[in-house]
Amino acid sequence: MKLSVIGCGYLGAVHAAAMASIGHSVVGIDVDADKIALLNSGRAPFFEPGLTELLSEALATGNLRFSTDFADAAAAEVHFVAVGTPQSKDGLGADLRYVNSAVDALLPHVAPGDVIVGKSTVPVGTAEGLAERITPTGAILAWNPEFLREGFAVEDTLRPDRLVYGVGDGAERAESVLDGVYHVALAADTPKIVTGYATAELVKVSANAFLATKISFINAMAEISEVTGADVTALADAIGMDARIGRRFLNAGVGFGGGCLPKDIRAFRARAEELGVGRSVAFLGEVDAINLRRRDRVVDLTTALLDGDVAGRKIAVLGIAFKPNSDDIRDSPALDIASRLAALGADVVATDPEAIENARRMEPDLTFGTVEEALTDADIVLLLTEWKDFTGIDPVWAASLVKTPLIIDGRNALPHTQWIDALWEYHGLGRR
Ligand SMILES: NC(=O)c1ccc[n+]([C@@H]2O[C@H](COP(=O)([O-])OP(=O)(O)OC[C@H]3O[C@@H](n4cnc5c(N)ncnc54)[C@H](O)[C@@H]3O)[C@@H](O)[C@H]2O)c1
Ligand SMILES: O=c1ccn([C@@H]2O[C@H](COP(=O)(O)OP(=O)(O)O[C@H]3O[C@H](CO)[C@@H](O)[C@H](O)[C@H]3O)[C@@H](O)[C@H]2O)c(=O)[nH]1
Repeated sequence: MKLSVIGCGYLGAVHAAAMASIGHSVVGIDVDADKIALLNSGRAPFFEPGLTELLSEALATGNLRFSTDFADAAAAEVHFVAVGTPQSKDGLGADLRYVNSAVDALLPHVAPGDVIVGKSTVPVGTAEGLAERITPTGAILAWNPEFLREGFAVEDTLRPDRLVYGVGDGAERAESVLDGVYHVALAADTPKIVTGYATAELVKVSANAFLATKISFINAMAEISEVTGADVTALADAIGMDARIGRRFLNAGVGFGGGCLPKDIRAFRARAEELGVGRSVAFLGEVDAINLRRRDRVVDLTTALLDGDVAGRKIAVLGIAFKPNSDDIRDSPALDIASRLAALGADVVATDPEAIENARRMEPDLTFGTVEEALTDADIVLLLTEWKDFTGIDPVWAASLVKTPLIIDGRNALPHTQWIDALWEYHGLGRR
């Protein structure tokens, strides 16, 4: 099938390459000419395991190309909209200007019977409004939310847990076209839910709200553990053994960040307020607050461990990305903590296997270096993103570099007994 993918960021670039790899003819379109040039040369504009290989293979088959010209979408019969929906500058709600401008630019190039597929995460009700604009062209709108995780984006796109199709007018055609797009996943018995626009939009934001709530729940237990001497990791293991609860997403630490969970729970709250049902998801305000308190906790603990003043003290920050296997620094707890400590006068040296370039653009005043540069003469070490490169550090070697063997494990991810045996003063979060 012939597809266009509008917006070639984290979601769109992976989607375009993955769809081309299963035999579709795909053009990826973005307004960012630099990004398009990189993608056309087979280089990913961000770090995502497996993406470079997938891109080069797909480009070599001739099934994939990238363009800044919306007219190139005219040859396609299915058009995915995968542009960003960031938090508005002036409130909690989603900024839909990119979705609206992408649809405006696309519409002159669609033909009757084409299917426009929304993939971006949007407030409930967005699709209904877009459908009114699309219907006069004879094209059909479907909403097909995406659940991929950064770091596993290729795998998640090729082998999703489930497919959700939100359909309205032209439902039969939309479903059969999407079945054709996802023929490989469907042949592998991937479950499919066909529903209306509102449900499809809500499935996406409620899934992220649930995940965020699970993380904040365990971080609330970490707060309680900290004052009672309990160990939140043992607690998570124990409650996670109940199959109804499950152990995944119960890792306490500096909390969630990234380009999705934080902005999606805020946008959900804002939309619910608009709909007059703000109370139904008011708890997400607490989920957000618990999450942000974890960052305060690390700043406060660091200050306390450095005798009440971080000014002039060297702090090694291990990890800048919002999670391992990604160079994404959007709303990263690690970068936020590093910047706040630097603003308090600390001599912060931060390191990350992939995110330094992005972080330097956002925080030009922060100092970045190698692991060795960060650790050398440090008064305290903060592990804030649990990359294997960091969790595998030899504590004896690290102790030989620092000024004081004092560490906060902000992800409860280190083999702490090894660090304690190597004579480190170890502090987990909510962990003894
Ligand atoms: N990143 C993820 O893991 C992920 C997963 C699932 C869903 N989502 C959702 O997917 C959407 C995109 O997220 P992302 O992380 O890829 O964002 P991103 O910021 O990485 O990418 C957005 C892209 O859209 C492009 N763009 C903006 N306006 C455009 C226009 N008018 N025409 C064409 N291109 C335009 C930008 O240049 C950019 O390359 C968001 O709604 C997000 O919530 C993201
Ligand atoms: O037990 C846990 C699990 C995760 N996190 C943090 O939570 C954040 C989000 O992690 P994750 O969900 O793995 O990353 P994303 O790539 O942002 O993926 C989420 O957001 C995407 C965009 O909407 C969705 O598609 C995915 O299904 C959803 O998991 C990161 O900062 C993690 O460090 C924790 O603190 N504790």
